[in-house]
Amino acid sequence: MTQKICFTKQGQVALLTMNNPPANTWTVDSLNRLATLVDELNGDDDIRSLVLTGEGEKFFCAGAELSVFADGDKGKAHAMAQAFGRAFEALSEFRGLSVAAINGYAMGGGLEAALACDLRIAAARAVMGLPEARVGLLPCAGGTQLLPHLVGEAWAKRLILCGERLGADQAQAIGLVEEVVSNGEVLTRALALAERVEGQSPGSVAACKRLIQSARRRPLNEGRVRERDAFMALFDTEDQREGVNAFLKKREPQWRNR
Ligand SMILES: C/C=C/C(=O)SCCNC(=O)CCNC(=O)[C@H](O)C(C)(C)COP(=O)(O)OP(=O)(O)OC[C@H]1O[C@@H](n2cnc3c(N)ncnc32)[C@H](O)[C@@H]1OP(=O)(O)O
Repeated sequence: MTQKICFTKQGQVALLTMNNPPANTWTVDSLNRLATLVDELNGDDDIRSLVLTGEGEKFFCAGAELSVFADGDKGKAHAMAQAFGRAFEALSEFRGLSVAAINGYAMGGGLEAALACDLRIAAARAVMGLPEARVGLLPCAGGTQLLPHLVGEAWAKRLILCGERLGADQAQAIGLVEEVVSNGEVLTRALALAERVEGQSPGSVAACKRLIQSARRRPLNEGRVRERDAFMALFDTEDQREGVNAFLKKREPQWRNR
């Protein structure tokens, strides 16, 4: 059976490709596979970052497979909501850098997958939206919680309450994506960005990511204490000495992730 999420290694980058034609929609199976893959990547020291993209040219991902909800079965809806939660929380908490290469439509749970990544690069043809209310649903995979942090409450409400769709340039203008590139370049650009993390200490990257993400939910004074504690914890690692001494000796650091 073809996997709905394909996985390949490109050096130290894991390339995850949503592949469920025609619209790369999410199912419980594909969400569970994503969660499992991310867990495995966390344990693989060769992997420093991941890139998430969609197969084909038209769709990054059009969200949940809507046929699952057609009969109003609450059991199936619950299974899907739980699978979204597990998969996208795992993706948010991936210890390295994650980059969404938005190659086409990113709608509903497709855009929420991109929101669970650290960075978002869009192809010029990409279109983004959270149209769940249009089909009597709501974004249950982080959309109402994460989007306002990125673009502010008013833009989040335009997307979610009004069902507004954004093209790539407008998405960049409001901070939903950091960069727009020509259609054929999006994966190359995302992979190049993902590779940049390889020059950084793995432990520093993981700790900084946790600190940045926890700043959303913690008071500033508490966050500052945690930041200093995390700084001191680096002095229990070999990579801290490696990084500083490599700089002083004018050579490239050899990270050991310990
Ligand atoms: C917690 C998360 C919840 C959710 O994610 S709920 C789902 C939210 N997503 C949506 O509501 C998006 C639904 N899709 C669309 O609105 C449209 O698609 C687009 C605007 C993205 C593209 O429109 P166009 O260019 O006209 O393409 P097309 O003919 O609608 O789509 C091609 C094929 O893909 C199927 N498809 C698209 N999205 C979904 C989906 N989310 N679930 C199931 N099938 C989908 C269509 O039906 C069609 O199929 P066929 O070629 O057999 O007619």
